[in-house]
Amino acid sequence: MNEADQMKKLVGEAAVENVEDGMKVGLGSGSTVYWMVKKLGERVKEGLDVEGVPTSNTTAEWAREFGVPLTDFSKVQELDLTIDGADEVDEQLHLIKGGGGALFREKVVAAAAKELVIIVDGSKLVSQLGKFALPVEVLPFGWEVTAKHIAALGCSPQLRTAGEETYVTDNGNYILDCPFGQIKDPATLHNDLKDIVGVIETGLFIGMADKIVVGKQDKVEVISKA
Ligand SMILES: O=C[C@H](O)[C@H](O)[C@H](O)COP(=O)(O)O
Repeated sequence: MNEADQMKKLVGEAAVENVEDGMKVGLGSGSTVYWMVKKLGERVKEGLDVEGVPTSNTTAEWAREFGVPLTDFSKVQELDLTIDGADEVDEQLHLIKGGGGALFREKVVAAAAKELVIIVDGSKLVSQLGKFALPVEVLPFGWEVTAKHIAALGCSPQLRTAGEETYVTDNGNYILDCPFGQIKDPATLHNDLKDIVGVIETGLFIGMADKIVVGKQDKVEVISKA
């Protein structure tokens, strides 16, 4: 396992310490979350009573593989905790997410949770968001028009592809990766994007994270919301 994967494993496993018996837990998406779901499965085998709501079809598959019981919003509308990854985290704990295309379900699940814990390696901590192109989920119908309106906000949106094909989210939508450069005012940009017809959701998670579990070399640090 390379150093980056070791870091992901370290923080993924550390975050499971936040899970208590009887909790309903939002299960994020991405390669760091993989380790969290695997560890959670081990705790379930040891007797932990927990149910998860997955944020992607891939995470649901991992949960089934590792034996984490799943539930859904038809049965539970409030979660005790969500644990998820991120692509960037700034000093106010605002996030860019959606590198793996799961941002819409991730935001719904995060919004349903009393606490949002984010697991990242130290390279994802930034002073200002925006080096990572902002993922924006859009409706396929008229995406070209939506992209033109997004471009007017100051970037050149790129339609995400998967090999030769257009990438399609679990919701049947497209992702536009939007390189805005340094985002000085994430809340305003998020609102401006949401005002555009055809935009489903943005990868900006403003004021949602409560705790960041960060991997730095061989140790884990926790940053809590001020
Ligand atoms: O859509 C994907 C999610 O927002 C991920 O949590 C994010 O991209 C981080 O993924 P990873 O842990 O693989 O870097």
